[in-house]
Amino acid sequence: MQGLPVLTAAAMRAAEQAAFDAGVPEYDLMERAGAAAAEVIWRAGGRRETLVLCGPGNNGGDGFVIARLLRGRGVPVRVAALGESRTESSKRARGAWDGPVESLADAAPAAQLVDALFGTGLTRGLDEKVAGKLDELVCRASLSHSIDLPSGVATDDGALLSPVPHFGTCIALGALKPAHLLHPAADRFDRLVCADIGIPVPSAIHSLAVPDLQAPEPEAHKYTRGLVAVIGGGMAGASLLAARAAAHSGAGSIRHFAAVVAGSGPDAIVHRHVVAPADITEAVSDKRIATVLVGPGLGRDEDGRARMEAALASGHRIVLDADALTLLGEKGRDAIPAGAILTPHEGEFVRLFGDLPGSKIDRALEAARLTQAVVIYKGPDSVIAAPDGRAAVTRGFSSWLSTAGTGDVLAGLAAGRLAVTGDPFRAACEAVWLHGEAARRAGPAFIADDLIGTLPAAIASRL
Ligand SMILES: NC(=O)C1=CN([C@@H]2O[C@H](COP(=O)(O)OP(=O)(O)OC[C@H]3O[C@@H](n4cnc5c(N)ncnc54)[C@H](O)[C@@H]3O)[C@@H](O)[C@H]2O)[C@H](O)CC1
Ligand SMILES: [K+]
Repeated sequence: MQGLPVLTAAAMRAAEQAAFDAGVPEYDLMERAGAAAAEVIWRAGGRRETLVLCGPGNNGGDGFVIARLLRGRGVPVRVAALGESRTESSKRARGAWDGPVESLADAAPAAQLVDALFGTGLTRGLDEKVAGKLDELVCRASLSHSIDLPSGVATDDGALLSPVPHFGTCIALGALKPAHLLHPAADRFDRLVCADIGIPVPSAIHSLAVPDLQAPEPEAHKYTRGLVAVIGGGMAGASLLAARAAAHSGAGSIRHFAAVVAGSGPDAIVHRHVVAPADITEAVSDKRIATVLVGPGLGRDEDGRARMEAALASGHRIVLDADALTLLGEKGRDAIPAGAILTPHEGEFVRLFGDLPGSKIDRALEAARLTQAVVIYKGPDSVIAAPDGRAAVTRGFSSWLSTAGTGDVLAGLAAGRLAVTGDPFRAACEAVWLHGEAARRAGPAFIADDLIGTLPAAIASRL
């Protein structure tokens, strides 16, 4: 199952051009976009007194169409424009609006505010006065909607080119853009809606889909469902947390090899007190192991390095997290086996890959290409990138995930789903979604251990 297509500004223009080349009149797309957005606004705001702000480009053209259609439904609508309309379509849409057009600078607040100032054509930050006026009008409105993108965000990487108000709704037109999912832009609205404008929008990048999970087959047993070996080090709490997450991921059996075993953890996890790295080699030599996880609680000393190398040498599918990524940053990426899953946060990513150009999506895809591994590039937004150019992007589930140990839980989930599916990209996507859904179900102020408790319900919701 795939999420919604994510297109850059250029890719969106190419998709629109392909529609024009196929005979769709340019102005048709603007009417379709305006109608789709007007429907969303109407359902949210009914007949609230509405002010539509129209910019000089086609985003503004959408705004004129929206204003005309809302007025046609009996909504008291005012329009304020930022200068003249510069494109053929927006001039035509302005002409079809036969009401007054106020100047933006003098526009009085309204209960419902529609921002159709700028969309994918924004090339620089808004003029300070314009940004200030937009902020004032959004703050004074009880409902606010941004058309295609909040005015002021950079379409392709989610940067803020000028201060951007916080909107209630963002209505993406035709397809999602990176700025809908990448922070800080993705944090400038609560609800995200994607309005279909009836044109093909091909893309290798999608929003993270809600996964379809399967219960085990009747004849399944603990090895067919996947045996996960979690290799810890001196800080066993982290690897135990990862092991517990793997145990609740749908995998069939978990072994936890650590030099220090903190507490005992659930009896379902087989703990082996393994101190010497050479013993790790023997422990992971079991051919029934489906995936190995190394990193949480590993330690960055010689002992940790030796344990990681034993894991890498095992030949099993592998998830590399936390300290393992730091050690690989020192040791060199070429030790990363193809088909691995890497789970770097920002700092680990830069240590492993340096300062790559482009958006977070571009960087994750380049890292996947360089390593031939699947990369979960974590953060308030997460990008899951595959070596073949596919990527799944999520704007994030809960800011409460910024607490110790949640990375260990995600790593355990990735190892577990890899053991179940055998498919690194699918496993990474399922793990990120389950991690976020478990957090959503845990409510505010949870600790990482609480996520273990809400995982079964998160899985049940997708069976
Ligand atoms: N292409 C189509 O048929 C459809 C497009 N859709 C909508 O159109 C916008 C993209 O429109 P575009 O004209 O390319 O750009 P914008 O309307 O976003 O505005 C760019 C416009 O403004 C000037 N400009 C850029 N930055 C600034 C600034 N900081 N201050 C002032 N002026 C600025 C720039 O020179 C252009 O003139 C897309 O988002 C959709 O909303 C329809 O949805 C579908 C049909
Ligand atoms: K806008």
